[in-house]
Amino acid sequence: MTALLELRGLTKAYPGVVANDGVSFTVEKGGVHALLGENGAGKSTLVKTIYGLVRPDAGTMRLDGQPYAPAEPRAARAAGVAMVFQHFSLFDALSVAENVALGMENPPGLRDLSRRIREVSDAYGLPLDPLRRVGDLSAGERQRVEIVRCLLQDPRLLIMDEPTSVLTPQEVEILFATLRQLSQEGASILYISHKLEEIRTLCDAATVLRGGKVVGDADPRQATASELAEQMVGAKLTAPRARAHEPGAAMLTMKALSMPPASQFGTPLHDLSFELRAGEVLGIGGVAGNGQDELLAALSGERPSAAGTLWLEGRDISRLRPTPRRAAGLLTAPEERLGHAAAPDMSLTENAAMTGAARRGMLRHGFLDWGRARAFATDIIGAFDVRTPGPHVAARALSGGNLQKFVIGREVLQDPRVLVVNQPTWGVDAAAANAIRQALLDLAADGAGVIVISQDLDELLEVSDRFAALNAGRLGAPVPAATLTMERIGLMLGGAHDLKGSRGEDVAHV
Ligand SMILES: Nc1ncnc2c1ncn2[C@@H]1O[C@H](COP(=O)(O)OP(=O)(O)OP(=O)(O)O)[C@@H](O)[C@H]1O
Repeated sequence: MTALLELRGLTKAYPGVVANDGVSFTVEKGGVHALLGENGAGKSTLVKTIYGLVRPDAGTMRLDGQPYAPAEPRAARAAGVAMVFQHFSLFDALSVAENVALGMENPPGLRDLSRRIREVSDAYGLPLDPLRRVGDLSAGERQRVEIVRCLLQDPRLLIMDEPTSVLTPQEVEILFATLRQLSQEGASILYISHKLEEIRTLCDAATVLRGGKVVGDADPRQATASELAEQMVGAKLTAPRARAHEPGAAMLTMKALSMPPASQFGTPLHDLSFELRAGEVLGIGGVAGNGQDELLAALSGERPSAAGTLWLEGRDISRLRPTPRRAAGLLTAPEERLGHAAAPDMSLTENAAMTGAARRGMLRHGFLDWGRARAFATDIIGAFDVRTPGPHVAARALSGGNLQKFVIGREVLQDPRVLVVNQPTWGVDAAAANAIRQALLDLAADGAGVIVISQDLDELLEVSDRFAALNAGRLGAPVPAATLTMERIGLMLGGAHDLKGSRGEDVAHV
């Protein structure tokens, strides 16, 4: 093999952190190269340097033997480097085709572009309608937009930062088929993921970062997932364990809740009922776009439901808005951490106050007690091992996994009666994912009710007492998780998995 990209001594410091410290390694032509490391290890900083978004303080790069130092992403794209981000960079109000055009240097007319989008999405098995409005797409569908946008550029190097966290197992298969096809066509792939089993299936080389430095190479086809994880964190992992406890009184009861979709392309909820008891973790699984976001909005109070459909400890809260629901003890953490769960430009202190003000006693005569807000943010950082210089830092400056730990920690530490989380370990490294799952289990063991909405079926099996499938806006009857196997869950997800999505499009083509 010959080298496509050679990195030598790349270094980048931010105030208080050296994000990359003398990083050197080589990506081969046609290689699928994994970049591994715990949250905050410096993976995103490194790939942003390669994509021209970050200027290194020191070090050099060569692309195909030529000196390579992109001053901006446009220069990187012109050199054949494309990137799909962990946080999508799409405009909600625009269509798929309009969004794709924005990322191109000389976009063709929209009609031509729509045709090319259809061609590429057919060639790579990534179903996408160029005319749909991006605001109405699920996370998995948005990612397809980003990928198709890259594929239209015919890249020599495709960088993917955490691409599978929002995908179903079937969508992951499609993505891997796409990536293998690209690598066979001679393109290289630099792939960041915390999902080590996926790395083992897909990648043929790996570089491990810790604290900004390269700590070693690994052959992902030879190493086990736990060997890779231990190399990343430099310590043995402990799996989360549930403390023995009995389910108690009903905490949250949903009674025949139906809700029209929030937008033309959203998923209506049909006649949802369940009872969540104290001490219980209810896992809700399903393919994204089957009503997860709508269910979360109905629970958080962003979209109140008809009277009598939602009860918290015997009180009808269906019509309550989010703030009184929080005050009553029903807390929620949505999936989209940057923008929905956290305000990117606000400090961690401000973000802590945003949902914690009422329950953590930060309001005095209608004014916020900033000392208390800061102390709360500091508590979260300590308890959830959020790697950051301090609570004054803006949410946007945190690595993805560290922000996720912050968002979950903020709710867990408010002593919820009921906590609802959507994709709680999205983008979180193996050790921190275990810590988050442990915190959810402990919360339940201490008497709260917990609902975990997730596409990660392993995660659901690990934490849930009971499991229910959400499919085309309908919720199946919860069953004890201990009786379940992956195959049985596959069947429960039934319609969703073989495979018509809620909006009738084919979800999988393989
Ligand atoms: N714009 C920035 N300003 C200040 N600090 C930053 C900035 N970007 C990154 N950092 C810091 O640099 C370090 C490396 O972050 P980076 O996002 O590269 O990590 P990562 O390995 O990609 O983590 P994750 O797996 O959580 O996405 C972290 O300590 C992070 O807080």
